[in-house]
Amino acid sequence: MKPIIEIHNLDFFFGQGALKKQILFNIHLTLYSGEIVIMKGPSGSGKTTLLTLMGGLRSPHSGSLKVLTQELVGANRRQMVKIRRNIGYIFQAHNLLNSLTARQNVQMSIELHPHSEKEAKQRSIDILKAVGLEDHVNYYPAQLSGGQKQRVAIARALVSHPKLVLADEPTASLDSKSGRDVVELMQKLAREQGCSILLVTHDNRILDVADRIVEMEDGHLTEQVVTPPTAKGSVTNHQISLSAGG
Ligand SMILES: Nc1ncnc2c1ncn2[C@@H]1O[C@H](COP(=O)(O)OP(=O)(O)OP(=O)(O)O)[C@@H](O)[C@H]1O
Repeated sequence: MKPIIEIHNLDFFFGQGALKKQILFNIHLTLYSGEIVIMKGPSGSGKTTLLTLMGGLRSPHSGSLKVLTQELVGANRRQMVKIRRNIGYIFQAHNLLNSLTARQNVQMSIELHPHSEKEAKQRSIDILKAVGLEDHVNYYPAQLSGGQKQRVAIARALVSHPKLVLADEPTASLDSKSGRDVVELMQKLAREQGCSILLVTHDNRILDVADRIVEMEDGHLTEQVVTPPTAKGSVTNHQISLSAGG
């Protein structure tokens, strides 16, 4: 099983001098190809900070953080930009551009990759169909419900077939049925495309979509199981004990 992310001895600090504050402590985490891993943990524990480091949106300064075999500690701007092209991002606030239709929002993300305009348009329409929005391709975000906007955000994250999807609280603004639909859709598309997902959530109702669950507490990542997804038995036991506790 190929690791998509390998993190060893990662510390992270915000601020400088007297204001310097350690946020992440000695993080170790491996994410394998095709896995869906959920990271849970209290507010302010460091989940988003770790997610942005993994996504190449912030530079790590110590330890080792490899994404698709590229070491991000000490990586230059060009290397960070290159790694970001392999990652799909889904955030709590869908971050759609209000002046663009659903199709244009999705298409924007493939335009970073070399495609003809016609192909980019067709692929955007196809993925919007896959997320059940075939009748809303030309709608603007203001004309869509919260769940529909989050589906557009999923389509946008997955249209370029990224190897890794990082999702920060993708169900936070949704009711329980829409939240469930959204994660099941992410799971289905990820399985079809063979990509890995790391999903940060407080939502205990969606924990069962994960192959593994890791927990952040005060900047420490606990309950981590670095077993590849082939060893499903131990993973399931782990999930049950965590779900019962949470
Ligand atoms: N840009 C920043 N500068 C300084 N401190 C920050 C910055 N961003 C986050 N922090 C601090 O880092 C800690 C971890 O924040 P982070 O957003 O990673 O937590 P989280 O687990 O994602 O929380 P939540 O579940 O509420 O989103 C918090 O104490 C926060 O105040």
